[in-house]
Formats: sequence, structure tokens, C-alpha cells
Amino acid sequence: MHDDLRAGTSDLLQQTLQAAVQDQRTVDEKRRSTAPLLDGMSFYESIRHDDDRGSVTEIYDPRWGWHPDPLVFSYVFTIRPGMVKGWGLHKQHEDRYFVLSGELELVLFDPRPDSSTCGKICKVFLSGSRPRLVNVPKFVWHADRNIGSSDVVVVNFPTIQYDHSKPDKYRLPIDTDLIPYSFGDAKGW
Ligand SMILES: Cc1cn([C@H]2C[C@H](O)[C@@H](COP(=O)(O)OP(=O)(O)O[C@H]3O[C@@H](C)C(=O)[C@@H](O)[C@H]3O)O2)c(=O)[nH]c1=O
Repeated sequence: MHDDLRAGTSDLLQQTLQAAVQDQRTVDEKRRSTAPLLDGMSFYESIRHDDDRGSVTEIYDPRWGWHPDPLVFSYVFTIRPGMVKGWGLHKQHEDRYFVLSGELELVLFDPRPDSSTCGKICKVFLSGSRPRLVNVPKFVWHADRNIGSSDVVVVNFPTIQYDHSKPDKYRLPIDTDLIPYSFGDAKGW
């Protein structure tokens, strides 16, 4: 390669590298995500056991000691592709999600004045291909978007039973300007 051509290609390398940004750490030594959660949130990773017949995955066991509140009630909800459920907030209970199938983007906004993450937005991605639980604390606004191509199926283990006469559920429109997050033109409520 001629010297001037080599010099030119070397400039290309220098120019592109000077404009580049190096990746920062996103997982810790145990290969867990370092993405921050909101105050009071945590994951619990389960395990899927496969054999030639199929699989078994435990989805909730109080003996894990993951969450202080008892197992008292459960239901499954689904979200159609592209749709959003939210914004919702609960005053009296926490949600405890386990995604059975599909891909869920869980967006949370922390308005709690005493929280170390007050004012923060947090995004969590849950998938049927990664068996784990995550909790949604009381007084945290949350919205669930199906980012997959099939219904997302979520088992919820709320910390109290559903009161059909007076649901512990408060809503804001998905496009409210009271929460610093936009779902673009996604539809939902
Ligand atoms: C949650 C719930 C709803 N329902 C009824 C009430 C209503 O007629 C219908 C739909 O209820 P909802 O509109 O509350 O369903 P939905 O909006 O899917 O509610 C769920 O959304 C996700 C994102 C959450 O975070 C959960 O906490 C829960 O609020 O089902 C029950 O009978 N039992 C229940 O436990």
C-alpha cells in the first residue's frame, strides 16, 4: 500500500476513534446488571430445569426469603403486542411480577419524597426466557409495555388480595406530562 494511502487510512482510524465512546461497565463480577433499580426494588432469579420431556420452573416460594410479605393472592395478566398498561400506582400493596412468556418493558417513576431515587425513571426488561421475579413498591408509578411480537403473559403475586369493591389502583393517562417519560405513539391505559 502506498505511503500516502496508508497515511490516509491511518487518519481514518484516528478520526473515527477520536469520535468513538468506550463502553462502560454494565455488569458486575457476578455478571449481574449494574443498571440501578428504584429504592426498595429487587430481582429474584429462578431456574428452569429442562429434560427430554419438557421443563419445570419454580415461580414463587416463600422459603426463598426474597420478599418480607406473605404469598396471599395471584393472577395472570396479558398485554397485547405494542400495547401499554399504565400508568398505575398502588397505595396499599406491592406487585411482584413473573413473566411466563413474551417480552415486557417495565417503566417505573418514583414520586416518593423519602426515597433515595425520588424523581427517577427506571426501565426493567423482563422476558419469558429469563425466569425471575421483580417487585414494584407501593407509591411507585409503573407502566408495562409489550415490546414483543406475541402477547406477554405475566403472573402477579400482589402482597394483598384484590378488593373488588374498592381496588387499590390509581391511574394516570399514559401520555401524562406529570411523569417525565414518553411512550411515543404507543397505545394503552
Ligand atoms: C387486578 C384484578 C383485576 N380484576 C378485574 C378488574 C377489571 O374488571 C379487570 C381488569 O382490571 P385492571 O384494569 O385493573 O387490569 P390491569 O390494568 O391489567 O391491572 C394490572 O395491570 C398491571 C400493569 C399491573 O401493574 C397490576 O397491578 C394490575 O393493576 O379485571 C379482577 O377481577 N381481579 C384482579 O385481581
